[in-house]
Amino acid sequence: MEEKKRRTILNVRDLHVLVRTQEGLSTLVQDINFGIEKGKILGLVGESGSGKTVTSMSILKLHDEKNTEIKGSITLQGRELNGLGNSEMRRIRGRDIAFIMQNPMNAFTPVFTIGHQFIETIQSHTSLTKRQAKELAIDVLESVNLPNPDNLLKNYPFQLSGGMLQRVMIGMAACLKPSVIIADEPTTALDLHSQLLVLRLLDKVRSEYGTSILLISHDLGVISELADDVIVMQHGRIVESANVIDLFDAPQHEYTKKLLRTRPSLYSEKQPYTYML
Ligand SMILES: Nc1ncnc2c1ncn2[C@@H]1O[C@H](COP(=O)(O)OP(=O)(O)OP(=O)(O)O)[C@@H](O)[C@H]1O
Repeated sequence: MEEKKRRTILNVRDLHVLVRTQEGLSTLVQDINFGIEKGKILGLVGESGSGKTVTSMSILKLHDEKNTEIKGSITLQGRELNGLGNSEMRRIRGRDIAFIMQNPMNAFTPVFTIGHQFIETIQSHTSLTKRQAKELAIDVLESVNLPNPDNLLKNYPFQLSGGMLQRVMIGMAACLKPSVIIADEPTTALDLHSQLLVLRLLDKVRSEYGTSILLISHDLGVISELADDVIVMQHGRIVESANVIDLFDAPQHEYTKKLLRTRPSLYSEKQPYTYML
């Protein structure tokens, strides 16, 4: 138990998120408890509107501060994040907790080259010179199997496909060796071939760097392939939390059963999708 506690990198306890509306305070998520151990992937599933993004945004403290209240504890390697100021959170985002979003195009500024943005990200979190940062960027792009990294750095975001951009994004996230990556629907906007490449890459990052990953998806195929443990959300609460095999073999909650039933091929075969990673 102590050993497990020690290996838990990100720990969320009694998270409640409230938003101020014209009608008063409204609860978006409540009683959220989970931990992610080093090098593990925790899948977070649930229908649209169940509170997945609200949960991840709370960890990164990306909510509109004026109208949102975050209660509970969020610790990263034992350090409490809830209550930290903006400048400290800015340092943590990217360096300690990286974020990969659904639409990679939104993660890049259209008017700057990939190289400019990649190098700037590296330099803002390290003391590397521009030349060293460029070398690191090239190494990283090679490691995510993108061809001609030197040329690619000169491209603008619109010159790359969604799948390529997402791989650049993962490379950028991984090169600072964060302890946690939050990937919010990282494959949803991609074609099947790119989905496979992106999933393979996330798995590689976890195994090579020991990064812990919070993988948010509504796609149970993606979750079954990558996650070690899964939490299921409905209406802003966690309704089930289990090891991935147990969840697929013997779902306990009615909502989880319903989610699995909406994937008949998964459920009837009683075995997860195989993406042939
Ligand atoms: N700032 C806000 N003000 C009011 N309601 C909000 C705010 N942000 C989120 N919500 C509501 O909170 C609920 C949870 O939203 P959230 O985006 O976390 O769902 P989700 O599970 O990530 O869904 P999706 O898969 O569609 O992204 C939704 O009903 C959403 O409308």
